[in-house]
Amino acid sequence: MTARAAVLYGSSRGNTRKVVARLPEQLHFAVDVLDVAERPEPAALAPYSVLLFFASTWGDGELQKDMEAFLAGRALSLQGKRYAICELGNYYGYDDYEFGAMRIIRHHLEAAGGQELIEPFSMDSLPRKDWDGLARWCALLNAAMEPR
Ligand SMILES: Cc1cc2nc3c(=O)[nH]c(=O)nc-3n(C[C@H](O)[C@H](O)[C@H](O)COP(=O)(O)O)c2cc1C
Repeated sequence: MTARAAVLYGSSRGNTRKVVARLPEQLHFAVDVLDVAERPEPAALAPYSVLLFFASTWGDGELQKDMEAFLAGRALSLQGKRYAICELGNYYGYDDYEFGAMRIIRHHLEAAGGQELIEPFSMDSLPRKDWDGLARWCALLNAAMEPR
């Protein structure tokens, strides 16, 4: 049986939303999609054993504001759940190939007792989106979700 999965995303100008919209054509398993700007209750996560987080980096290495409010504003318990993180940002103008959002999300998810399913993906999204990189990461997700 395949684990039930949810996508939680935070997007300020719609880029992350566009990435999430492409997931059904990339993933071999079904996902329910939740925009954290709609402030889902922690109980909404109960049916899912796998959570996929997508959010952008703002400020200077800061987490997108709706995702920040979602993760910081409530006590999440992710015991027995696995997660994977895709952060959006831009390589150009920044020294690092990690943008910042991922580390903040990971900090919260680790503290909540979740287990990472696969390595995170830092998706270059400005000025162009790294769709090839997204496809490679989704292939890793598909493999990790294969029933054993
Ligand atoms: C004002 C501003 C600040 C940004 N700060 C960062 C940053 O610190 N690090 C980074 O990697 N990307 C940064 N970005 C790039 C955004 O993460 C990128 O444009 C992303 O696709 C936005 O996604 P969203 O529309 O879903 O929020 C910034 C973009 C803007 C417009």
